[in-house]
Amino acid sequence: MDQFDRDQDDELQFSHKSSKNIKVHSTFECMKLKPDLLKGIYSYGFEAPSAIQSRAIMQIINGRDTIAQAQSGTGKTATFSIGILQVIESKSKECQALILSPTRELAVQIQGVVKHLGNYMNIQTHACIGGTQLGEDLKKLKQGQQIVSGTPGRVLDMVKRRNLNIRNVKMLILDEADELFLKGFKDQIYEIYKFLPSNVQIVIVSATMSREVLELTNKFTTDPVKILVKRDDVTLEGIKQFHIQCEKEDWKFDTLCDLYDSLTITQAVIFCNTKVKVNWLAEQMRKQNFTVASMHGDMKQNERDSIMNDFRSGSSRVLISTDVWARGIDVQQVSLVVNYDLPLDKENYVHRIGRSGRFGRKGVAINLITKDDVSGLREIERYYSVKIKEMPANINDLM
Ligand SMILES: Nc1ncnc2c1ncn2[C@@H]1O[C@H](COP(=O)(O)OP(=O)(O)OP(=O)(O)O)[C@@H](O)[C@H]1O
Repeated sequence: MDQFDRDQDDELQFSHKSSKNIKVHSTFECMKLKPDLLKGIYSYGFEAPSAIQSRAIMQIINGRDTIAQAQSGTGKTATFSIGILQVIESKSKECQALILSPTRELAVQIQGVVKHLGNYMNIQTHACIGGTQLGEDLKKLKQGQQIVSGTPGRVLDMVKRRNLNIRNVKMLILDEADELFLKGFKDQIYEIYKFLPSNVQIVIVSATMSREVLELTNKFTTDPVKILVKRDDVTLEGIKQFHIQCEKEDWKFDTLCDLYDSLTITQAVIFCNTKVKVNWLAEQMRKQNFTVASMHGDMKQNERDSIMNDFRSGSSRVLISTDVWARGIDVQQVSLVVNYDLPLDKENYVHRIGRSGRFGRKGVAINLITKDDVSGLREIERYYSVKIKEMPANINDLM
């Protein structure tokens, strides 16, 4: 038995078992939500709950610690947002729900979703993220924010400075929880947790949930309801996955240039593994007169914001980025993802390709590989039980 088999075996035995008899609520009406919340949901354009929403929202509302795994783009954000908005007491100005996520852009996006869904509820929400003026945060927090969505560093800072009181928080949401636990945020999360009331409800969310993460969550959840996805089902049918074999690394660039027309049919995200490579690739593309935007974590926040705004509005169509863009970011028009570099971990493969094919839309993922990447690609295929075939000629028809 090799490491892979052992992992799979462990996972089958230990972690990937959903709780039994989870009731499915197939309409928002039958969840008996507050009328103003229901109004917010419908005016946001939702008609019926997705699979995860129909299972997890009521568990969250009923106060259960919840581990909610569902494929990318299937509506996890609204799942916890609706849960929060239903239990929040709008009369109290105290912070009652805290949502943590790994990137600033994601924290802002989540705050936007909460705000829209709670549009008719007189709820104050705030995005508490690094890279912004402290003064702005302080002013907003002083006004009383019932729901705070933030990145762990800034939230902890605000809590320690006593500008954010989380003593009355009823619910802690950890979005992209595996990333939060495994990528350097663990200590900050534990520290924040210490400031929370002991009976705080915990909601753990991600499209990927390894055994390691589930074990870690054991430490601070109580008898959680688990809604999990088997590894074979983690990738979406609607996202077609391909590879292009390049003779050597240098040739990837020409291959990408050849793909440019396909990239601009709708919108596309190209992933590189380092900031240096993002800068390099963007520069090379521009030298060849291709229009591309680029973004990574070393850029100033106002620059990141303006790049995000341009991409969200559709005024830029091709974005080159690092894994800062891999998780959670929802731009429905993205139908193509290119891995210029294969990701360094298998989880982020799923998250990256999941930037396309949002909520049932079609998507295409193309992996540019050299012979050095073949074994990595095979491992991804094996891990998720998918076939990543050579890219066909009719790629534009698939988007
Ligand atoms: N019930 C619904 N009806 C219609 N659209 C919905 C519904 N729920 C969510 N959506 C839309 O689906 C898209 C994806 O939702 P969301 O960003 O919450 O996905 P996610 O599951 O968090 O994905 P990821 O794993 O990538 O973070 C969003 O544009 C959202 O507005």
